Order: sequence, then structure tokens, then C-alpha cells
Amino acid sequence: MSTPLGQVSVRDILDIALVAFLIYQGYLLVAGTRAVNVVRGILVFAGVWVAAQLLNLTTLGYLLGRAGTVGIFALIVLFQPELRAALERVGRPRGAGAGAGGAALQDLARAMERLAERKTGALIAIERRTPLGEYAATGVPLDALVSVPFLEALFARNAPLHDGGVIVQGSRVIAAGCLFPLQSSDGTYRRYGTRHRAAIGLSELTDAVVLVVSEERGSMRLALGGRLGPDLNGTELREQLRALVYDRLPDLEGAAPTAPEAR
Ligand SMILES: Nc1ncnc2c1ncn2[C@@H]1O[C@H](COP(=O)(O)OP(=O)(O)OP(=O)(O)O)[C@@H](O)[C@H]1O
Repeated sequence: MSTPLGQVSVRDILDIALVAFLIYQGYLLVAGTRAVNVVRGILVFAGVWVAAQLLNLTTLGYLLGRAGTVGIFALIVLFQPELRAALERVGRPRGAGAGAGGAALQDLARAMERLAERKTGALIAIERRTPLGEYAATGVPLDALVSVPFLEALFARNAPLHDGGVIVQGSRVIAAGCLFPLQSSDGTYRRYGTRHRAAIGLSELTDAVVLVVSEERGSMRLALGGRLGPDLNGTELREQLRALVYDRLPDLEGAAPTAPEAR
């Protein structure tokens, strides 16, 4: 094919498409993690280095080149947990999270229903594409199958780990007692308590699906993409979990819950 830039072959188009795909996948891996700011910093650094090369600023170019070499090793050490999580994610077969998904979905939904019936507050984040390792690190690491009695025991009022959020990866609970980032108090959610704002806050920074049971109202709600959905009954909760987590990893916008509702 002839273009203003010369001949472009199917191979070139495939090459560009693959690079674009890899960049997009890289973006999805770091989106919502603390690595985003580092990536921005690296881009600025690379921009200054390119400018130094173009303007023939030898000393600056030399110094930035050296700092870049050392920086790569420093970043590997600094972001070792995130890199490991990202590589695990790449190597995990698609839909592996949904593996024993049917059982996990039913147990999660049933546990939410039982907690809501008893007005026991609960906060559960379900990991999707964005690794939640940095939030899991704020709590107590666990590795247990999702089950109704286990989730009930975790959130029981006097249980040692009832404070904070639980993180679920596929069909496993990977941490409890975790601290989630609070939603920055804009007008819409100012009237909500910290449990709900932690759910919205985490869903704002990551693509996690975050479930909340209100201790005060005994309601079940779901936060996604920085928005808190309306009260859900058991059937609606199962449908949302199936669509958002256990059947596929959908496009966030298409799956965002409906507009926030009054408390
Ligand atoms: N940053 C946070 N990360 C995780 N959990 C949190 C965080 N902040 C508060 N929580 C949890 O929320 C509980 C307090 O909930 P609070 O009553 O303030 O919120 P709420 O949104 O009004 O919920 P509820 O309707 O259940 O009362 C804490 O005991 C703790 O378990």
C-alpha cells in the first residue's frame, strides 16, 4: 500500500497494531497503582533526555543516560511486588480468576445476604485487572477459599479482622483487615460514612468491584469506577457479580452501576 510516508505493508500494520496492543496492556497493568506516577516521571525524564540529545547538550545527555541505567535497576528493586503481580497476571490463563467461579460467586453473594440480614458491616473488594497487592499489603495476608462461614467469621463484630476490607482474587480471599483509600469528599458522597467512601475510593483508583454491607441499614451495594450503585437484592447481586467478575472482564463503562442513590 502506498502512503505519503512510502510503502506500508500488512506486516507494518500488524507490527504497529501489536505495539499499540502491548502499550495498552501495559497501561491496564499499571492503571490505578502507585506505578502510574512513576511511569509519568519516567516519560518526563525520557523527554528531557531526548531533548538533550537533539540539542546536543553533551553533559546533560551523558548524566541522564547514566542515571537512566542505574534507575532501571532501582525501579526493578522498588517495584518488585508490582512487577511480580503483573507477570503473574500475564501468565495466568484468561478467565482463570473465574475458575471455580460459580461456587465463589454463590458463596460471596450468600455471605453478603447473611451479613446484611444481621446488619453486620462488610467491605469486600474483588480484584479484576488492576492488581490489588498494594492494598492487600495494608492488611493481614490470607490464602483461603471464599466460603460463607469464612466470610461471616471474618466480619463478625468481635473478630480480630472485622475492621477494614477483605480482598478476593478469583475464588480466594487473599487479605483481610485492609485499608482502602477514602473517596475524596466531593459533594455527591459527603453524606456517606467511611466504609462506603472506602469502597468508592478503591473503585475510583482501580477497576475492582467493591461490595459493601451497611451495618446501619443492612443493605448491599456495589461500587465500581468511582460510583456507588443502588441497594441490591440477592438476585441482582449475583447478576452483577456474574457479569462483572465471574463470566468475563467487561468494559468498565458499559458495566458501571447506575447512578448513586439517596441513602
Ligand atoms: N479506609 C478504610 N478502609 C477499609 N475499611 C474502612 C476504612 N475506613 C473505615 N472502614 C471500615 O468502616 C467502618 C466504619 O464504618 P462507618 O460506620 O464509618 O461507615 P458507613 O459507610 O456509615 O457504614 P455503615 O452503613 O456500615 O455504618 C470501620 O469500622 C472499618 O471497618
